[in-house]
Amino acid sequence: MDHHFDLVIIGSGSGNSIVDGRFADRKVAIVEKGVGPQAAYGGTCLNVGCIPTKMFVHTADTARAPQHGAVLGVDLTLRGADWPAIRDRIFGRIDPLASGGERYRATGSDNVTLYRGTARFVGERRLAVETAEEAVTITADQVVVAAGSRPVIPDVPGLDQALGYHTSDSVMRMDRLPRRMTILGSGFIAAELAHVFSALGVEITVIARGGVLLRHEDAAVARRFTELARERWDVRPHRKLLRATRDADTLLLDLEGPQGAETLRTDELLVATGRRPNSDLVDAAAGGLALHADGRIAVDERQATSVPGVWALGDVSSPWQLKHVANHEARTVQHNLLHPDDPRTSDHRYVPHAVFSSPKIAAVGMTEQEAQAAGRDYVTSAREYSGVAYGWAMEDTTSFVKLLADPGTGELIGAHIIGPEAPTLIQPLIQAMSFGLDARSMAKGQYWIHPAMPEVVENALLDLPLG
Ligand SMILES: Cc1cc2nc3c(=O)[nH]c(=O)nc-3n(C[C@H](O)[C@H](O)[C@H](O)COP(=O)(O)OP(=O)(O)OC[C@H]3O[C@@H](n4cnc5c(N)ncnc54)[C@H](O)[C@@H]3O)c2cc1C
Ligand SMILES: NC(=O)c1ccc[n+]([C@@H]2O[C@H](COP(=O)([O-])OP(=O)(O)OC[C@H]3O[C@@H](n4cnc5c(N)ncnc54)[C@H](O)[C@@H]3O)[C@@H](O)[C@H]2O)c1
Repeated sequence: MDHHFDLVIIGSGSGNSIVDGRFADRKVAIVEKGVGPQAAYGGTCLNVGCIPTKMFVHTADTARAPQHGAVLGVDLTLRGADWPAIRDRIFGRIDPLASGGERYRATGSDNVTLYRGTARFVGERRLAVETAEEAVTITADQVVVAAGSRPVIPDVPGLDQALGYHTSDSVMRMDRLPRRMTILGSGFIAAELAHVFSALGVEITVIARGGVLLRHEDAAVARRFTELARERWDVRPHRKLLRATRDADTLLLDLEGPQGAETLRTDELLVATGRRPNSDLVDAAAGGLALHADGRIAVDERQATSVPGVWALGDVSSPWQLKHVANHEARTVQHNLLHPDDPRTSDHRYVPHAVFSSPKIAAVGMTEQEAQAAGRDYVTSAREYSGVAYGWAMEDTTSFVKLLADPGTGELIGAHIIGPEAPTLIQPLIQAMSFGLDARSMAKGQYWIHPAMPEVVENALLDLPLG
């Protein structure tokens, strides 16, 4: 028998937040298959993404205190990192949130039905849902596809489940820390988890396809990050993984690089080579949904798909695989479900991001290479943390702020920060860009607390060669 609902939501990550008291008069279904080794409720960010990684990053930053202390003349010693205690503290906080969220959805409101299983489109606004207990067909007036993304596993001989590699889904729950870990990929996850595991005592090797890590950052930032990474990790640029094999507890990775073939021996392999949208898992094509070439569900600025009554948000449709973007798009969808006569659009003008590694990175707007490629007129400035008093206090020698602005209007078009507190320092620049505050007014129209770190932002603003 078919079950009909006013609204079906596929995915309990950002999709979960849509249904609140304002939907009390609608019959709602949420379908969730579960993420990570425990098939948890609540999506990527909570269970296997932003939240646990940042809890580990803070722990790693703390474990690195002796290195910084030595620079300042403070003699600290790291006597050890108790991995099971760290892991269990972090997931001891997260897992109850996931199960509590699930319990609330399963029993908390009469109008909401939770299906714990996989949903696949079998027609327009028609879904086959398979749970452990039953297979049902559900139809709905409105469907929200908030199905997220999953790790991509490159097609490398030997790299299959039997080899026993990790992804970000599993690596944070390892039983014990290995002596050596190799990370395939040099993007966000590689940068963050290399910091986490190396700070806790693991020898890290990073296999990068290109010449720098984090190659999508502004070139000056990527270069600085790579120089610093090479001091901590065995970074192998311009490498291709040809084959993976196992010899008892050791993994053998055959690489090809500028010096020819080499074999790397390691204890654990973390594959961090990007994430693909889950549009195939929901069989979006069978639902009539138009897709981009990379598998993302195509949406307009209201988050509407090509099928009337079907909406999509977050990693399954967005070019930005970021939680603040998924949350923003979920709010757009929520509004448009509640107010069909007064639709709202998502604002993707200034999407910022941060990489929580060591050093930290934050950016918004165009990189210099993007401005050049777009033929955009720009002026630029860069200021080292070491040029302001708080940078002296930290004995910082490697961090900087780089800005790009329009020479005519003084409008900021890009901001890039590498160094301590970068994700916090960048927020006033995001605010200025979002609200159209030009660089001169921003620099001169307010007090900047002395001697605080944002003075480096003030100085970079003042340095922009504007008329
Ligand atoms: C290790 C890591 C660290 C990250 N750190 C950050 C960070 O610091 N900051 C940041 O902004 N972003 C970060 N991200 C990205 C962020 O987690 C995602 O952009 C965000 O969680 C996407 O939300 P979503 O709602 O689109 O998808 P998800 O949260 O993934 O939710 C989708 C849900 O749909 C379910 N699902 C999928 N297909 C089906 C189906 N057919 N039937 C039923 N259910 C289905 C999935 O099980 C999942 O629970 C990180 C990601 C990772 C992997
Ligand atoms: N702080 C944050 O906001 C944060 C943190 C982690 C993840 N994320 C999100 O999750 C997404 C996924 O993270 P990620 O690090 O897996 O992806 P990524 O896109 O940041 O990096 C992927 C890396 O894998 C490399 N790569 C791709 N295919 C490869 C192959 N076949 N062999 C070798 N290398 C290959 C790429 O060159 C790149 O270095 C990110 O794009 C980001 O949007 C965000």
